[in-house]
Amino acid sequence: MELDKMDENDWKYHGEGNKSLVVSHVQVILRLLKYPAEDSENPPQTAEQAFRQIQNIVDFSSNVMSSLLGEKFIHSGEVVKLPLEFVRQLSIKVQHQRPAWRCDKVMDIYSGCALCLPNLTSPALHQPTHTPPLCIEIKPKCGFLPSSKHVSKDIKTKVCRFCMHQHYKVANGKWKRRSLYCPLDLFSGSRQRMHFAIRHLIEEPQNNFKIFKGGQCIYSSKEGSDDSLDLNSLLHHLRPYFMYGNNRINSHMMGKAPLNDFIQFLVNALLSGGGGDGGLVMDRRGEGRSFCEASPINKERIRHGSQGLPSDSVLFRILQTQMLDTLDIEGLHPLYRRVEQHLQDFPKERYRLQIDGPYNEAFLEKLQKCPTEDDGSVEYAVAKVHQYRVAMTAKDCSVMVTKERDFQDFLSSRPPAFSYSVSILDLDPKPFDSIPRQLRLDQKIVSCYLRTGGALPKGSLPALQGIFSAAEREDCTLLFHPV
Ligand SMILES: O=P(O)(O)O[C@@H]1[C@@H](OP(=O)(O)O)[C@H](OP(=O)(O)O)[C@H](O)[C@H](OP(=O)(O)O)[C@H]1OP(=O)(O)O
Ligand SMILES: Nc1ncnc2c1ncn2[C@@H]1O[C@H](COP(=O)(O)OP(=O)(O)OP(=O)(O)O)[C@@H](O)[C@H]1O
Repeated sequence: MELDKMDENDWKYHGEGNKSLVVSHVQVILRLLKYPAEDSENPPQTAEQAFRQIQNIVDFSSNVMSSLLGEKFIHSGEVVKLPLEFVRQLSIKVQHQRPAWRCDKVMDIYSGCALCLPNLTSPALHQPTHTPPLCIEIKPKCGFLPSSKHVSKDIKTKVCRFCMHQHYKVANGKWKRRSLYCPLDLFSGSRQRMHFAIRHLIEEPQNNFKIFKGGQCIYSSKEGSDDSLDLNSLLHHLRPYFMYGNNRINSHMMGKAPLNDFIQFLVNALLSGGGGDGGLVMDRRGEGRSFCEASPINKERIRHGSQGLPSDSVLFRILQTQMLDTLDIEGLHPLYRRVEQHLQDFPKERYRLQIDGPYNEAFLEKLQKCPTEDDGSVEYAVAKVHQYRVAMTAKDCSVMVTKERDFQDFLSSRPPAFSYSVSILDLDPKPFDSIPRQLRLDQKIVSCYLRTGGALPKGSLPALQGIFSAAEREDCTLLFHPV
């Protein structure tokens, strides 16, 4: 990338989240910071601070998250300084493609800083394929129920945060329909439960599920819209990738066979070590308390008990990192207050305690060497806060599974074993100051759920409810390929 020859016409709008806007150019993406729209005249930070913020993201990803999640899944990227005129023109160019509900924030056009990363949705140059790669992005969210003694509401140990949060989001109009996806099913390691979880993501993707083909987003929720999702169009896109051999073509399920093969492909990728080779060591911790009472899956109908997640799988690594939140926000908040008080008394300690970085090996060591018991020290409190922030990042990251379709797919009656890669995105550090907001949100979510008794307004069921028949809902194991 020649920075002095940047032309906005070479770049296209790719997507955005709450904090950043992404533009793509074949093999690379630029991830630019966003600011609240009211700050658009006066940027909230200087160019040096913006550079530092993005360098912190790179350091956090490469020195901290990479060690916890596994290097093979991570692309940390590098900070680049772009010509300001290019950034201004780019901002004008992409504006009309941005979803209205994200326009409460504007793209940073003042610092010229951005994070440059490989475009995970684009074909690798050295691997020319017959069809463009298919990429599936899943934001799995928190995959366990808290067991901390600090949890004050029993419901938090029975219904997972995502399922409770759905009620709050529908009640507040963030989404019109509820998703039946439950992260505890996805993280269960049970193929049957994972299969159901992915079906529910397809039915109501929200911001948890997207499909890209050749770099273009072909399936996602249109936020705030009533448009129903087009299953036929999805099947049309999937067919070239998921029609193995002839033996399935006459089956009664033929119409939806690509969809079931697609789901099974995803289950395999999520259970594998990242390149097709399933790990053998299983994690059995947490079994028994890994069911969410709000999940639509009937416990009694689960045919095969979970063997747990293979220890080298992407989901295992994410779950282990999420579980660094051992105290729950209710147990963590008093420790946050201890640190906050200490910083008020000794402001210069902020740097030694690495509250805002640097995110280096010493930071990682602080959180890994945290004593098991609270000795009343500020060091203990800081280590727990660091652990919690790392867990927050793991609860908010996304997994990208990329499938390259090769010729072998057509000839074989089974899915090929080595034709995909798995990456983890969005590994930004969560600010120290976000902890009080976490506590307030937790309280709002729980009280909303208790107030409504877990009931939702009429008409708030998923957009594609009904893409799977009653029989399919009861039994997805019929469709499994042998593994
Ligand atoms: O708090 P949550 O669980 O709602 O997560 C927020 C996400 O909402 P979600 O529920 O996934 O729709 C939220 O996603 P959306 O903006 O809703 O797409 C952000 O990822 C937010 O992170 P940050 O503040 O931008 O660093 C996330 O905030 P953090 O809690 O990670 O700070
Ligand atoms: N390396 C990448 N390759 C391809 N697409 C990417 C890449 N990084 C991000 N994206 C796309 O851009 C979108 C927005 O990026 P990202 O999730 O990092 O934004 P964010 O603002 O940090 O999100 P959040 O709302 O979780 O804070 C992603 O959902 C994904 O579709």
